[in-house]
Amino acid sequence: MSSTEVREQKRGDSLLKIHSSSLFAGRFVDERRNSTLLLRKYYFVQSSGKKAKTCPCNLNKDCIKEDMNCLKADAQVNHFPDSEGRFHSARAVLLKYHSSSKVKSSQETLLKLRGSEYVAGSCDLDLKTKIREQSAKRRINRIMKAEKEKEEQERLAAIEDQRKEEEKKKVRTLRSTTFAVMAMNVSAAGYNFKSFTDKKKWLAEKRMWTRQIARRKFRWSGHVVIVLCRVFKVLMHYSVDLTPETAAQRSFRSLRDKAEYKEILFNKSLYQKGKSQYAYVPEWAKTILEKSAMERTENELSQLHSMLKGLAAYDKFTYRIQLAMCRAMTYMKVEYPRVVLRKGHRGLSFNLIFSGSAFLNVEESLATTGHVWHTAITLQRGDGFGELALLRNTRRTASVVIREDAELLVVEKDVFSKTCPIIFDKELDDKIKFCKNLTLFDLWPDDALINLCIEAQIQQGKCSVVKVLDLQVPLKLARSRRMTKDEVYYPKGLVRKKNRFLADTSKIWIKELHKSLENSFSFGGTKMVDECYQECDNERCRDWDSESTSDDELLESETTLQTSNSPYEYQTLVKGKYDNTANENTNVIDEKGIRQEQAKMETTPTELEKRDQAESVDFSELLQTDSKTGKLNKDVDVSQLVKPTGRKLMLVSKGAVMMKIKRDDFFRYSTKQTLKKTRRIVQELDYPTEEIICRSYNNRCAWERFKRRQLQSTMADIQEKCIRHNNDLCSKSLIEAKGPLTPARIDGGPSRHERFKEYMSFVYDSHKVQGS
Ligand SMILES: Nc1ncnc2c1ncn2[C@@H]1O[C@@H]2COP(=O)(O)O[C@H]2[C@H]1O
Repeated sequence: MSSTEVREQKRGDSLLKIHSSSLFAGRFVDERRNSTLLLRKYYFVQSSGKKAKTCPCNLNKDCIKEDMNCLKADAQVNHFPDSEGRFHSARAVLLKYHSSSKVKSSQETLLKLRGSEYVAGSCDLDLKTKIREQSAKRRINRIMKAEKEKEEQERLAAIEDQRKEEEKKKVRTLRSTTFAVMAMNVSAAGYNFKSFTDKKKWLAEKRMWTRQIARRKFRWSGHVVIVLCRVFKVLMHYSVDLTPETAAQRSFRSLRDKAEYKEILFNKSLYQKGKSQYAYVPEWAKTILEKSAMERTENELSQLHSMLKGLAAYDKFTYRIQLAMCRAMTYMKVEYPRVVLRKGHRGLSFNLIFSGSAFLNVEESLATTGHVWHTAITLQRGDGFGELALLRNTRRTASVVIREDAELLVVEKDVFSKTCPIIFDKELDDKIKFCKNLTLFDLWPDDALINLCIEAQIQQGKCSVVKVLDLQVPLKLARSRRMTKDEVYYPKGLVRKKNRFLADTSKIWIKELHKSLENSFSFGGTKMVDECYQECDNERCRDWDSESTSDDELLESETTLQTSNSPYEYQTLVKGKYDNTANENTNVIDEKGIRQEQAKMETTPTELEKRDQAESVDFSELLQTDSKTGKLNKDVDVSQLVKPTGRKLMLVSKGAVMMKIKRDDFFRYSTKQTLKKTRRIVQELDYPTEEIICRSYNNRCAWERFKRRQLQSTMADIQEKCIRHNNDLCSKSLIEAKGPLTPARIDGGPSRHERFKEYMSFVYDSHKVQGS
């Protein structure tokens, strides 16, 4: 030890001596306990104390002992088992403290110093070592902890593996047990696996049995399918046989083998601009329609919706209902001549025709012939049917037979009755509202009126295209339509120019009519469609052909024939089209005298059709028009209710929405009072007689013919003059062309040649302007 060190040590000892008495260890301990700040110092003191034991520096043992005694006197000293060491370390601190200029005698400052002064000096090195040791320990601890965790994980994994292994073992045992049981059974059944080959053989045999069983099952199911198909076929034929065939169906069947068939079925509306782009249900739609309702996505629903838009029966629903229908509807393809619905069956679904067509056959009870089936309308693409039974919860009211292979979209009863009644309720409300405006229904109680309106059908005649009873009529007078005797019509929208409809009932009548008209107007034979009158027509054709007078008339007759024979496109209705081949009994339906209308028959059917398309309105709109104009809401042919007159002529407007009420229904729901009133109304009715109708029709036709002839003869002169004039002009221009050039025209108006052309077109096309 160097002399300076010895000196230092001595000085330290003396300082210890001085201050040891002032180290009130008890108080120090208390403060240490109370203050967390001093905790670090406590550890320091403890560790340095320990270190001090190994410290080579020797303290004065007497002094230390003295200190120790002092401390021991204090009861708290027991808290410091290592207090001796603590005092050892204090020496260095005291030395530092006294060497500094600051003189702080308080115990607190001293302790602070003890904490902070171990930065340098020999004891600092100890501390660093200590800290290093500590961090090493911590590192070791951490490593040990991680190892422990790893061990734990490994242990858990081992346990898991063991569990799995046990489970596998169990399964293996189970399998082997099963196999053992099977083997036992096999041996019990007389088999004995003496060797492995035996077992293999047995297994092969077993496989063969299984294959045979599968084959037998397959054959059996095929057989069942074939039998079912046959049963369905028989059922189909049975149902077709049970459903009475109407005249329309018969005539259609006879046409099927002929060349006209394709022409009849050609639906030009499919190719019209603005119509749905799909003539048939596309494959993607079929895929969607095969899915269950909940599997269809929003996107798919909107795809279906855009495909169905434009179909009349679909368009009348609100968007929300349309989407509900898209979600629920299914696809069904039905072939000719299947019966889709039969009258009297329970209603299970509502159907919408996407492609193809169907006959709607209704049963009529006529006074003369009893129960007769006739085709009321031909349902076409866009028509819906089968709603009545669902809405009223009754049996089917009509039969629907497929006319040409059709694609139907079927909405089940549940969905339909949940979503759609609102629309039909609205229609019913409209009907009731309309009826209440008529004097005929003034006395009708509400419930009877509701029942009557439920039965009544709304039909829309968009254009009065009529095939007139083989009359040789001017083209503009159009074609005829037939209606059944027992129906009463209430036109709701006699809005446009009226036309007359002549329809036939009996041969006698035809002759009468012929007689009454022949004086002033000649008849030409036209082709009859209804086979019931085929014979009669042939006779008439022979007669009338001989009576045809001029080439003009023949030409006209041909034109009429072309028009009147254009297949099945006479009437566009709210639902379907009138089938003009079906009904045998026809009536006169009239709104007012024909005189008014005679002046208004100028427009050609084509123009009318165009106008109809442009002006077509729906039922509620018409009702509004009705109340404003007062032109509508006329009872038509009410006289047929009380006493069927069997009228043969009818007058129907160029466009009308009509409510068709069956005579039977009218009587079923009417009371004594209402019947009395109906009779009174009928007596007061000023309905033109058939004679008047025929005569005015006759006059009208004669007038038309006269006008046309007059016009033609006048125009023939003018035409001649014009041609001569034109020839002159041509020869002149030739001369001029040879002569000197004339200056160009400066007025900019039409040239002479243009004017001439214009004039000629006026002359030649003048026949298009009627009544001029
Ligand atoms: N006179 C008719 N005019 C138009 N459609 C009819 C007529 N009679 C019945 N229908 C329809 O044919 C369907 C037959 O079954 P529903 O009675 O369920 O519903 C019927 C109507 O949709």
